[in-house]
Amino acid sequence: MELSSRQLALKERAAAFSNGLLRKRGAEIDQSREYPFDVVEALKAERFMGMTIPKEYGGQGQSFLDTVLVIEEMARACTVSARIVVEANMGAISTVMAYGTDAQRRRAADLVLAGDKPAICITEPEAGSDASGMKTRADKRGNRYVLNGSKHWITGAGVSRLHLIFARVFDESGEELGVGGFLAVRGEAEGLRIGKRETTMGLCGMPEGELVFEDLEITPDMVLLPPSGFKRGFADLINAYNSQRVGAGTVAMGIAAGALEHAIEWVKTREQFGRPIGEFQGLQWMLADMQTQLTASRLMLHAAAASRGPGGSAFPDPTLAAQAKIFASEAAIKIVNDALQMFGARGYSRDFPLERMARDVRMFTIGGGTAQVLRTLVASKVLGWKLPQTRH
Ligand SMILES: CC(C)(COP(=O)(O)OP(=O)(O)OC[C@H]1O[C@@H](n2cnc3c(N)ncnc32)[C@H](O)[C@@H]1OP(=O)(O)O)[C@@H](O)C(=O)NCCC(=O)NCCSC(=O)CCS(=O)O
Ligand SMILES: Cc1cc2nc3c(=O)[nH]c(=O)nc-3n(C[C@H](O)[C@H](O)[C@H](O)COP(=O)(O)OP(=O)(O)OC[C@H]3O[C@@H](n4cnc5c(N)ncnc54)[C@H](O)[C@@H]3O)c2cc1C
Repeated sequence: MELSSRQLALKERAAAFSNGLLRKRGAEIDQSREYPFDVVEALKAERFMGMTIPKEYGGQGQSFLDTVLVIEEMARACTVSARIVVEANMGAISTVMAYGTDAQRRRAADLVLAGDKPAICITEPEAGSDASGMKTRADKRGNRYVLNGSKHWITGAGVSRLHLIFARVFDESGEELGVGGFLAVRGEAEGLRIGKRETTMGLCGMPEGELVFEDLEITPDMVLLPPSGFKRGFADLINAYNSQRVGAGTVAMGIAAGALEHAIEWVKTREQFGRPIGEFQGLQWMLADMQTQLTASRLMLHAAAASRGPGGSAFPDPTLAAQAKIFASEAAIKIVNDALQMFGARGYSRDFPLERMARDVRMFTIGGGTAQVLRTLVASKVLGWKLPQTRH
């Protein structure tokens, strides 16, 4: 896909940001396991937070493809920063911009433009891949909803302010109405408790944690009503989530691009048997495969980012998003692993970036819909069949 001169300039600006601040901060953030508020300030100053927010709410009205160009550059050097850019432009914020009221959009835009990375709260201990089996409930009481339940593995738990919470909705008689989105701002919402933080293998500066809802009261202005109503609310909300699937796939692809760059530089300088190791065909063919997989991943992600789902959806096509995420996440794991191999023992050392990249990249066939579950979505489209995964 050919990029415009504006897009090329955007990519170049993101690359300069990444080569400057992030080259140094990537390893530091990994070691400290602290959320990088300093990087957020810099992202804000460069206007990479809230790029997709429409201009009338203070954003730039940029596209998901524009965001993808920025995410790749960030991920080459610092995965946590790239994930901040994903969530400050896709996922929850894009859902509010598409489905929210004017007041909700304004509120969410103000938070993100001030530096917040919103949290999207879907997964529960008993409802991971089977997200529609969620148990968190929102009970109508007068004109309010009262939320009870819990979520886990929520990216940004304890640092995000805006939360988009998926919950099963019940009316006052106890009848189930479907699934809705509920907005809560940490610090303002009584009944929103941050639970245990996970000790993760990678992406260490980004907290992943538990959220507990204890009679969390949601006022009518914070109910995000899906366009088809609660009955088909889950489908509408997960449709909006396709943007973040493309974002997550791009983080994986960006890590792979960074790892390949390191590998290319290394094989030209490291000598064995009196020659640069890049002169050995065994490594040349590995490099060729790595570049081929990277190029294919990038093309698929760009096509998915620029696509629109059925019915004039504001979000990427579900099948293209799934295919791109499956391919890019699996290819990235292999590319990073092969790059690490080219560094020999040094690849295994904390003094070099490859081991961090290998830990970070592993997440992307899991979070955002596992590679297996996304294959079922693609197979369903290929066959033209519904493929319910429950026994009955
Ligand atoms: C969708 C699933 C939870 C499977 O659930 P079900 O089998 O119960 O439901 P389906 O019949 O497949 O779907 C219900 C309804 O929704 C429509 N749908 C499903 N997926 C999409 C989609 N991607 N885009 C648009 N519409 C979609 C589907 O067509 C049905 O509509 P109709 O009733 O036919 O009209 C499961 O497949 C799934 O997606 N599980 C993964 C859950 C997930 O992705 N969680 C992510 C949590 S957030 C996160 O991990 C952040 C990480 S990050 O990188 O930042
Ligand atoms: C770093 C990270 C960040 C995350 N951030 C968020 C977040 O911000 N918000 C959020 O809501 N969630 C988040 N998640 C959770 C993520 O979405 C879930 O981990 C994911 O959906 C899988 O759920 P699970 O972990 O419960 O695995 P399970 O669903 O228990 O799956 C276990 C295994 O079984 C396989 N499996 C399950 N069902 C099927 C099937 N029908 N067919 C074939 N295979 C199947 C899976 O592919 C997997 O290999 C995050 C996860 C990670 C790792």
